[in-house]
Amino acid sequence: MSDLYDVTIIGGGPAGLYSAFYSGLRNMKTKIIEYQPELGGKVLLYPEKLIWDVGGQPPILGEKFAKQIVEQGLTFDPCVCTNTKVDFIEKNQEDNFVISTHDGEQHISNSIIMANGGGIINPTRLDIEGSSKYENQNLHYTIPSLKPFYQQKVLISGGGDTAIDWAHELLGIAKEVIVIYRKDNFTAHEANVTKLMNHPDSTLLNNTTIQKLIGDRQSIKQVQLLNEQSNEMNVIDVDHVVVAHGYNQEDSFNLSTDLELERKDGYFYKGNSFGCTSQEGIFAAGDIIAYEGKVHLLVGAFQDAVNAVNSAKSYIDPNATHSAIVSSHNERFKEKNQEIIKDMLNI
Ligand SMILES: Cc1cc2nc3c(=O)[nH]c(=O)nc-3n(C[C@H](O)[C@H](O)[C@H](O)COP(=O)(O)OP(=O)(O)OC[C@H]3O[C@@H](n4cnc5c(N)ncnc54)[C@H](O)[C@@H]3O)c2cc1C
Repeated sequence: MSDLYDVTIIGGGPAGLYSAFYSGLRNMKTKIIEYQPELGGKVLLYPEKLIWDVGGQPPILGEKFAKQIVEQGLTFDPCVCTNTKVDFIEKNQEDNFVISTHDGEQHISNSIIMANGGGIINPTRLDIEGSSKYENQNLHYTIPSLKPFYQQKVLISGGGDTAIDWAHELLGIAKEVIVIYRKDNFTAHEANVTKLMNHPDSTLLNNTTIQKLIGDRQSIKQVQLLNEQSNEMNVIDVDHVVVAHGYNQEDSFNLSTDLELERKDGYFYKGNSFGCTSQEGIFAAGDIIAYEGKVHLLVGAFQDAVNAVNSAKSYIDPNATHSAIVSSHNERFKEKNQEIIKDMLNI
């Protein structure tokens, strides 16, 4: 029989990790279940991106930020199950949640926080014959390191923020960056598109798609492009191809028929800013939840996490306070506090 947890958090991304930190602050026995082998969530998809928009945090690389949120999330030693996919949720006779995972295990919990973000998320692959053999060579769906791109000619396919952000990241490192997009207009932030258009080392081509990858066994050497308006074909030399065609979201898990989670706009779960969903005992934080004014960004995930944990705490202990707790004097902080104070006093 599995141990009973106060709260089980599905997903070890920013929302799940901050929920784990906060539920530790609130003395809740906590478990995190994460499908991927590593904690960090979507931030692991952009290790080389500089993140500028987290309050009070100087610009920081995704990779470092992921490390920091993991460290913070583990402050209160939650039980962590990685490589574990939640498949099914039901209730048992004791009115506890039973969470079944793909490996046949069952996890019992008083409450659940869904922090499963975009669900099981994978980059949309190029639908071109033979493209898979170039993965891990010079066809990329994320940019794990900038080094291979130094002084190289890079073709980026995609017109959204990710494609344009990557183009900016690579300019100054790569020799040349060409961005193609199948539609009339790039959908990324206007100012970033304009900046890219005016850069001498970049070219932006709209109405353009990849038709064929031409190369040997090791790598792509050339790409055949099609201008879908003029029907003109064009073959260009490339050193690397980066594809930013968005992500496939695979629905995370199913529920037994007596549990009901209402959806909003198809994918997201309908909730409120207190992290409550339509199902009592199941709370939600981060990208997975939708309510009026919801911000699908890191800062939004952190605020949601605090509210979801407070709501879960009140659910399992109706006498507990629902307000946010600000404490710098938790036992777990003692050692770090002393280290910082010693450093400050130079002793
Ligand atoms: C390319 C890119 C760049 C971005 N840049 C910025 C930026 O600069 N600033 C900013 O504020 N935001 C940025 N964002 C958005 C930010 O990353 C998200 O808002 C944030 O990651 C949401 O956190 P989350 O924990 O809700 O979800 P996620 O980060 O998606 O984490 C959810 C986790 O749940 C796991 N999971 C899902 N289903 C299951 C299951 N059934 N069982 C077990 N585990 C499961 C997933 O594997 C995943 O690890 C960016 C996003 C992308 C894609």
